[in-house]
Amino acid sequence: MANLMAAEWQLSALQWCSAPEPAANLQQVRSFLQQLPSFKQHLVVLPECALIFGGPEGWQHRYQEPLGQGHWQQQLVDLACEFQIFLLLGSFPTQSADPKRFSASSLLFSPDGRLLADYQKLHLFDVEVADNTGSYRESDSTMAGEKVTLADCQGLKLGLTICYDVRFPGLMQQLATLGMQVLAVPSAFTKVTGAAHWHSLLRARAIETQCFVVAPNQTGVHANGRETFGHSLIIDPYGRVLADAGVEPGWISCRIDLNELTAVRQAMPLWQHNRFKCELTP
Ligand SMILES: O=C(O)CNC(=O)[C@H](CS)NC(=O)CCC(=O)C(=O)O
Repeated sequence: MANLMAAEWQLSALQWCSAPEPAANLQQVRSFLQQLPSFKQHLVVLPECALIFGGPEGWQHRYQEPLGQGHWQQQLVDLACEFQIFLLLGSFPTQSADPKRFSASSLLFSPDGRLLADYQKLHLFDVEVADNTGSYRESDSTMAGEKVTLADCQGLKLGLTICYDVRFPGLMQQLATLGMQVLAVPSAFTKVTGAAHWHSLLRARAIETQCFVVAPNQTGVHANGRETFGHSLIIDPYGRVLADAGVEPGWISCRIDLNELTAVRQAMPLWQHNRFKCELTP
């Protein structure tokens, strides 16, 4: 019975149109947190760039902080403690080895106020898109990470990825090899590429890895004119969409049972059948 209880989690994803200034976005997060159902084991995931988005060129630099230190990260620690949740800040600019570029770090905070895990975005979005931005050059401002990161969120094995990473299934296969149960894909997916690929990519990752997926996305038209797709998703390990946030600001939240992973994997043992098991790089 104790085990069964530990297998139950509440998963929530918040979605809104982030502004350039962190203070306004923090207010939004706080008001959503007040509305969420409460549950003992609750993981709340914020989108990529949740606190700082859509400012002019170079805008994120002015807010960058050392990893695990600084005013804005402390605000998230305080929220995790106040609401007694595990809180994943989709991405935040942290100092990198290159003074001209920051790392896009995904940060997991615990209800007792610790930084449990950090992950630096591996794949940078240097892509041409047929929208009003046209040319995205994330590597101008951001330094790519080097490490695959599986977080231990009080026993829940959480794969950390960010946005464009979702297009690289080799990463998810590595996370699956490490024992992933839930895949987090905090995003700022564009409206154009989202309409074409978002649901398909996320459902495929859930189906292939037989994991739950939680993917909060930005939504709407941001201060710099960039348009994001919304449709934050929670997906089960059989690929069923449990919740889709549509395009309005808001949140989705589902009670999940990690025992479902075993049932899905026993019925269809992809892991045993796979002839292409990935080798983990040290
Ligand atoms: O640069 C910033 O301000 C914040 N970062 C982002 O918005 C990132 C990089 S531009 N967005 C994506 O990765 C979108 C990926 C996507 O839309 C796709 O894969 O189709």
